[in-house]
Formats: sequence, C-alpha cells, structure tokens
Amino acid sequence: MAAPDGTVLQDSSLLKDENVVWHPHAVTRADREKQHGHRGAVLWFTGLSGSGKSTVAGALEQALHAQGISTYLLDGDNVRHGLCRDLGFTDDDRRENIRRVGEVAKLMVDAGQVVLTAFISPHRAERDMVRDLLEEGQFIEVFVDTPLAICEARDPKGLYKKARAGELKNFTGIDSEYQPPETPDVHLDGEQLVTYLVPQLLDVMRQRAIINP
Ligand SMILES: Nc1ncnc2c1ncn2[C@@H]1O[C@H](COP(=O)(O)OS(=O)(=O)O)[C@@H](OP(=O)(O)O)[C@H]1O
Ligand SMILES: Nc1ncnc2c1ncn2[C@@H]1O[C@H](COP(=O)(O)OP(=O)(O)O)[C@@H](O)[C@H]1O
Repeated sequence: MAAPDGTVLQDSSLLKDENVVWHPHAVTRADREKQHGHRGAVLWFTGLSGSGKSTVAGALEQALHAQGISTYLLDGDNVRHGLCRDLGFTDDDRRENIRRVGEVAKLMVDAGQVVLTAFISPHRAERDMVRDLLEEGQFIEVFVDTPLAICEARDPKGLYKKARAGELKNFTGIDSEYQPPETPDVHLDGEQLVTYLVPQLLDVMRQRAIINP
C-alpha cells in the first residue's frame, strides 16, 4: 500500500488505533533528493560480530561524505545505547531491534539521506521485513562475508572469548543462529582490504543511480 506521496505504508490493520490517518506533506522526498543531488537509500550491512560491518560502513561513509553526499551511519552498538537500550539478544529482542532501526532508516531515506546500517541482523525474515518497508531499489543488502574463525580470531571486544567460556549467552555464531543472505545485493569478501571493498560499494551505488556517475 502506498500513500499519495509514494511512501510505502504498512497494513493499516496493524495500527493500534484505526483513527490514525496518514498525512501527506507538501515537500516530498523527491524535492529533498533534488536539493541533495542524490537519492535516498539504505545500505544494510549484515554479518557476524567482527566481520567488518562497522569498519566497511564507516570507510564508505567517509568516501561518500567527501563527495558531498548526505549520509548517516546507524551502528548496532551505538543504537543499543539509546533507541534500543531496553533490548537484549533474544530472538524477540533482535527482531524488535531491527524493526525499530528499519523504521528509523525509512524516515531517513524519506529525508533524502544515504543511510548505512551496521547490525548483525541475523535473521532473513527481519532483513526482508526492512526491505518491504522501503520502495523498490531503496534497500541494498550488503553481506560482509567473513568466516566465523576469522571473526573469532579478530575478537576486538573479547566477546567470542566470553561466549566460548560460557560467560555470554545467545552469542551469534556460537549459540545463536546467523542466517547468511541467499541473494544479497552485494556480497563482500570480508577478508579483503577495506580499500578494495569501498570502491565495489560505490560502483553499485552508481549503477543503481543512487549517486551520480
Ligand atoms: N549475544 C550477543 N550476540 C551478538 N552480539 C552481541 C551479543 N552481546 C553483545 N553483543 C554486541 O552487540 C553488537 C550486536 O548488536 P546488533 O544490534 O547488531 O545485533 S542484532 O542485529 O540485534 O542481532 C555486537 O556488535 P558487532 O560486534 O559490531 O556486531 C556485539 O558487540
Ligand atoms: N577487511 C578487513 N580486513 C582486516 N581486518 C578488518 C577488516 N574489517 C574489519 N577488520 C577488523 O576486524 C575487527 C572487527 O571489525 P568491525 O568493523 O568492528 O566488525 P563488526 O562491526 O562487524 O563487528 C576490527 O578490529 C577491524 O579493525
């Protein structure tokens, strides 16, 4: 279902109060995109803890920012300090985490931003839920594919060590499932140098006309 301004709306039967009515605004996303000189979109990075999501997304953001692109990086660790500070790592909490982040990303895309997200987002269903929140072409799933053994060897926060010692429960890849994307829009080899990965992402963004050639 779409609002008059093209915004993808969720099934109104999901609303808690049916008297809430969508209000279209005079300034549209297209107007904002024209002002920015690029389209709004989400690059949704997914991968194991330590796979390189934050590092690659951060390097891409720097490259985009240097080109005058209006960006924002939503990072799992940071978002869990505020918007999602009431959530843990059960399947239900992870689902709610991704739902909230998906809705925030959608608002930012409506604001004409290029949004980069770095969440493990271990379940296909939740990643697809976010894809469905957005319009065709606005959601780019980026799989940072780094083997568990490499992530565990990197272990920058010592979390794998804790999980292996049984001090941390529900840790992704250890005692909580990670479902790799079957057909990601971009499949990155997380063992490659970041300086090789960023140009691959910029190419995809140009091919999809998010940013200018
Ligand atoms: N149990 C468990 N499992 C996985 N990760 C854990 C856990 N506990 C804490 N952490 C830290 O939280 C970061 C992942 O948060 P996310 O919001 O990205 O997770 S999720 O998408 O809701 O699954 C993750 O950050 P990254 O390492 O950057 O991925 C960890 O630092
Ligand atoms: N492509 C890469 N090659 C080598 N090391 C990397 C690469 N990407 C990230 N790292 C390192 O791996 C660790 C985890 O990266 P990080 O971006 O925090 O992962 P994530 O956000 O997926 O948890 C960091 O120490 C980082 O410097």
